[in-house]
Amino acid sequence: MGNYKFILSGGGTGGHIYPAIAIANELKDMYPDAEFLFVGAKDRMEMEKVPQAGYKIEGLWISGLQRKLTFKNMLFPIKLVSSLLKARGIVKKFKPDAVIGTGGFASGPLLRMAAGKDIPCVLQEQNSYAGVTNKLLANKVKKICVAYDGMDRFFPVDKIIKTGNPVRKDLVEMNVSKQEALEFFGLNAEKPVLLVLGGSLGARRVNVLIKEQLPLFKSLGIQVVWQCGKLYYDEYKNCQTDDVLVFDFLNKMDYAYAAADVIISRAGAGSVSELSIVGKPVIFIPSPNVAEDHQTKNALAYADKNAAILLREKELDLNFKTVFTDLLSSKEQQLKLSENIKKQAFPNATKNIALEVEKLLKK
Ligand SMILES: CC(=O)N[C@H]1[C@@H](OP(=O)(O)OP(=O)(O)OC[C@H]2O[C@@H](n3ccc(=O)[nH]c3=O)[C@H](O)[C@@H]2O)O[C@H](CO)[C@@H](O)[C@@H]1O
Repeated sequence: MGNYKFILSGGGTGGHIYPAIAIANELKDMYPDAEFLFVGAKDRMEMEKVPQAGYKIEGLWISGLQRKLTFKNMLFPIKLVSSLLKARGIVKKFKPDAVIGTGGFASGPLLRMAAGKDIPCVLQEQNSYAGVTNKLLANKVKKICVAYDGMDRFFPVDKIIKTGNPVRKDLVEMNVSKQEALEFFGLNAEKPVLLVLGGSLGARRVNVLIKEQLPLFKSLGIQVVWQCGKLYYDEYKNCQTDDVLVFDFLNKMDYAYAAADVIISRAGAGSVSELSIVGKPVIFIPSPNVAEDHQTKNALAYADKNAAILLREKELDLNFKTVFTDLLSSKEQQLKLSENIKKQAFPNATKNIALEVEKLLKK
């Protein structure tokens, strides 16, 4: 058995980056001598998050195609050609044994070039609605690991394997106790903790809601751990008190999940998969601004099974207060939601994806 080399490519948002890191960690456990290289987009989140996770990354000069005719868009063909050339160089030099693409525009040129060189490629699609890059790559790759049923609408049926979404090992294993988590955040064990998650970039409407509801949370005697997002941090950092902790980004999600009694979250695919493993009562407020409204579909699938509460942005003004207060006062509802959301978990997703990659290795 040689020392395998793997390229992982994906990014733009945490939703594409963390699955790639989870798969790399799993492959590393299986092949401790393997070499890894990540390929992302210059200036995007992955350029910071991947090195923090201990992996090397190269950035391509690429961005998504916008619908409007802008200067950025006019650069797109040049960026694409430049990225394809750089991707070809990377593949030629690194000589990967397999390439894994987790979605986002940077993975397009890289997987296109790798597949062209007959290197086995695997895609991982997190959402119930396939991303444009993955759709374009589907015919070039060997396998496509998905988390939802009905993905044959987008991909060749013989390539699809339902594995669930990768979740970072620290979150699957969850070695942090509630007590440790409360101490980590300096929170009071006597008062309930609400965790607010706006997805990897933060969510404007969720932040507006939380600020509005701070008096309610105070009257209910609850503490809030509020991830508002890097873009919004300056606007909300002044809301910080002993009971309201405001973060741009939470680097220790295991502590955040362990501290929480109830959770309000966007319904990005990664968040949904993690929350299923965490198994706590969740109110999803899906982003209505993503392709095909896929976050609402993710959340609806759970709400239909009484595995979470779904509140659409447009009903927040009318219903949030009642729904939240009822949930907080009903241990029974909290327990039911926790039990039901756990049934949606795929704790072995990462392992099963890594095993699919393994089957394609030639040496
Ligand atoms: C606005 C947007 O385009 N959202 C998309 C993006 O979501 P987004 O990038 O928000 O990703 P997900 O909800 O899938 O996952 C968020 C990830 O970021 C991590 N995290 C989040 C906040 C934080 O403070 N710390 C932290 O570590 C979470 O633990 C999780 O692993 O990709 C998802 C997966 O393709 C899609 O379903 C979403 O619709």
